[in-house]
Amino acid sequence: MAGGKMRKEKPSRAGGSNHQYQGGISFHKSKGQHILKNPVLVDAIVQKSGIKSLDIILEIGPSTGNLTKKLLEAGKSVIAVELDPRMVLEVINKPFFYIPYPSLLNLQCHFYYPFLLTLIFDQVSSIYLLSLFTF
Ligand SMILES: C[S@@+](CC[C@H](N)C(=O)[O-])C[C@H]1O[C@@H](n2cnc3c(N)ncnc32)[C@H](O)[C@@H]1O
Repeated sequence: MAGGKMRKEKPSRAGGSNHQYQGGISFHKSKGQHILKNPVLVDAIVQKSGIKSLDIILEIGPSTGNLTKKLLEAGKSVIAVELDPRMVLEVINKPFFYIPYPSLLNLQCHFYYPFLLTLIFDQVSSIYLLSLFTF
């Protein structure tokens, strides 16, 4: 192109425009996947949420568990519901996490009335919110 600017293509390291590659895992934007990496931000979220030590927390979409760890420190327990099996493995392989159920993916949360903290898009969390409040 004479005299014009060349448009640079961004290299895709994970095989598609819908992927980011961070810390060994490819993230799917279509599933709202991005992680909280700033510990100051994570602390601020937990602090502002007003969680008490006896609260049971429902976390929808823990991803790699950065927030989950802090939620466990602040509350009594965390019920984490995650769509992506790769992320489930990330969380359950962390030493802070104890699983009292055979499968997080099949977990029914109807019997809990937890403090709700949802940090993902409305279209994702609304499925769970509806199932909780129509029970
Ligand atoms: C923005 S990330 C969560 C970030 C995480 N809280 C952190 O501390 O880094 C959103 C997560 O929600 C999950 N997700 C998306 N749709 C979901 C659904 N329908 N049910 C459960 N989890 C879902 C994604 O796989 C992703 O791991």
